[in-house]
Amino acid sequence: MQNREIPLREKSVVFIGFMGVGKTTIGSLVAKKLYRDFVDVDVEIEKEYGMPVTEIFKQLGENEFRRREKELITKLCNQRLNIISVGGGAFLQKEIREICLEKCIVFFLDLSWESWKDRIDLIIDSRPVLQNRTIEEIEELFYQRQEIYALHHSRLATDELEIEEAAAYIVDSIKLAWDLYDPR
Ligand SMILES: Nc1ncnc2c1ncn2[C@@H]1O[C@H](COP(=O)(O)OP(=O)(O)OP(=O)(O)O)[C@@H](O)[C@H]1O
Ligand SMILES: O=C(O)C1=C[C@@H](O)[C@@H](O)[C@H](O)C1
Ligand SMILES: [Mg+2]
Repeated sequence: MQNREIPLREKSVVFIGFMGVGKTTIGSLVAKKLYRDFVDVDVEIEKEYGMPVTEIFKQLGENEFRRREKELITKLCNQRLNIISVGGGAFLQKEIREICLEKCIVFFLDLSWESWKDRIDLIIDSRPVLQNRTIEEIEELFYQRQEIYALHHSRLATDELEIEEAAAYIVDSIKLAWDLYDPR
């Protein structure tokens, strides 16, 4: 259904932020706490093509990945009640930014560069955009990307937070917004 005005309580929640900030980990926990479905756009695309994102980039090219990413996010944003983790580069596309901000609650997970650097070993192998780049180049990309993540409805600084604490904070903040702006 094309829903111009989705009630706040039914809006999907979209997590944005740089690779590795915790969109998948924290997002899936938020979904559990709210009894909603969790959709990880990278994982969905990987399932469809039957290969990891690194291979999709290699074999089909980044443009094909970005095309499918836009199509899928548009479809998900037109549904209700999903908790969605989008890829770190999704907000580079204007159409994706616009539809997410219009139809969903967009949460920016904000991790500092200093904390992010400590996580690099956990993620480097599975993120094609990070490969063959020096740490200085990754730092430059990290700061460049902050401009696109500045477009959000709500932000959480996660440097000092465990995964569980971050998810609990987000759930409380969503419920507060429901009670304030869509009281029942
Ligand atoms: N608050 C946190 N504290 C400590 N570790 C965390 C926290 N959030 C996430 N992590 C860890 O950081 C790694 C990256 O997290 P995750 O895969 O959720 O990031 P992502 O934002 O989904 O990345 P991508 O955009 O590349 O998919 C995981 O190993 C996860 O366990
Ligand atoms: O930041 C990016 O450009 C990307 C992040 C990942 O989540 C994947 O969506 C893909 O590797 C591209
Ligand atoms: Mg992820």
